[in-house]
Amino acid sequence: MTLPDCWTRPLPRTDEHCREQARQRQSVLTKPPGSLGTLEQIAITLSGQQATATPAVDRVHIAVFAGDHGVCAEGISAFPQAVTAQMIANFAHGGAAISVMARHLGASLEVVNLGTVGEVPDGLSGVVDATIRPQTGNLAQEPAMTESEVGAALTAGDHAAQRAAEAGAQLFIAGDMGIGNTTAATALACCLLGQNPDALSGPGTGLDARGVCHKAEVIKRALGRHGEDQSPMGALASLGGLEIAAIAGAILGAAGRRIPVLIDGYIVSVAALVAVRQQPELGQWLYFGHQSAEPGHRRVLDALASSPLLSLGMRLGEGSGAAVAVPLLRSACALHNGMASFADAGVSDRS
Ligand SMILES: O=C(O)c1ccc[n+]([C@@H]2O[C@H](COP(=O)([O-])O)[C@@H](O)[C@H]2O)c1
Ligand SMILES: Cc1cc2nc[nH]c2cc1C
Repeated sequence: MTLPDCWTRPLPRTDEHCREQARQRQSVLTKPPGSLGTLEQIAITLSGQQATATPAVDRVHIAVFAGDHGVCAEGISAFPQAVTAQMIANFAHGGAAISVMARHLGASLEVVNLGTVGEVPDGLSGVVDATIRPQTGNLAQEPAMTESEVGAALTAGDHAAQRAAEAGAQLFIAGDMGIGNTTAATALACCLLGQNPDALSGPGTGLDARGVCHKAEVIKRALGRHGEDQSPMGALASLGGLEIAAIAGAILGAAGRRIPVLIDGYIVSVAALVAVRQQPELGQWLYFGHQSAEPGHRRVLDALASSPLLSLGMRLGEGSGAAVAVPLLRSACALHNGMASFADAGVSDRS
């Protein structure tokens, strides 16, 4: 099995000197210390991550990872599997929410197709074909993937991070598209956090209460089959998804190339949880864009000791909840780089 370096190689450290300089600059800007709240922390953290006195997130790279899920055979989604492939075409044609947000932000957007049941037309602009298999195994009955398939998906994610680095990205966003992937994400989260599926299962694209109960029962079967193995690789192979594994590889690959990552909603956060379990230092490179309406997200965010920037009741995926938070990071940079100091502006500091 071939695993990308990002899975095992220690991550770089952030630059403590630049971080300290940024902290000192924040303390002399014309405002009561701390009055810009989280925006101050963002500017300080970005300075350390980017090893610069002038942090910026002008160049944003968004990679949406798509894959289908065999567990759809259990009737766990409100939508048909065909939507995954159809949405890939919609991303490419510019009509999806993330397509609009990418244009709005001036961000580059690519779609990485790890494998869909529906056919994706050849030659769609911005779509990378990284097909591993048409869909995962039905995780209620069999492992979702082999470890070598997980390795291939991690590598596809790492390659997306490499393209982001080559494009000079200052911020990386991973998005997900995969009908049925809230079931896989919940199975993974329950496995890694030792939680009961009744506590974490939610409506996904729109199940009713009965549908959510059925989904929790399907996840219980999967966890019973899987057993006690809480290793990131074991959990990903048994309970994960092609796109979830690729996202874990992409996040690790971005951090490994010193690119901070803005995490999206429930599915991307679960991929981040897997990646953090593999490389605990990864947490230093992550921001969390929003808290999804999917009920399990809060528990996953708590396990990652993270505070989301926004809570808008969104539950779309695609990277959309990260994209809407980009203007906050840009505001943090503009304030940090552009404000006058007390000395420069002739404003009296506190006595
Ligand atoms: O990101 C989220 O928080 C989120 C929450 C619920 C659903 N989704 C999206 O909806 C799809 C999965 O929903 P489901 O019900 O088919 O498991 C998948 O394409 C996700 O991107 C995404
Ligand atoms: C239409 C549609 C768009 C999506 N985008 C991400 N997940 C999705 C699920 C559906 C059903």
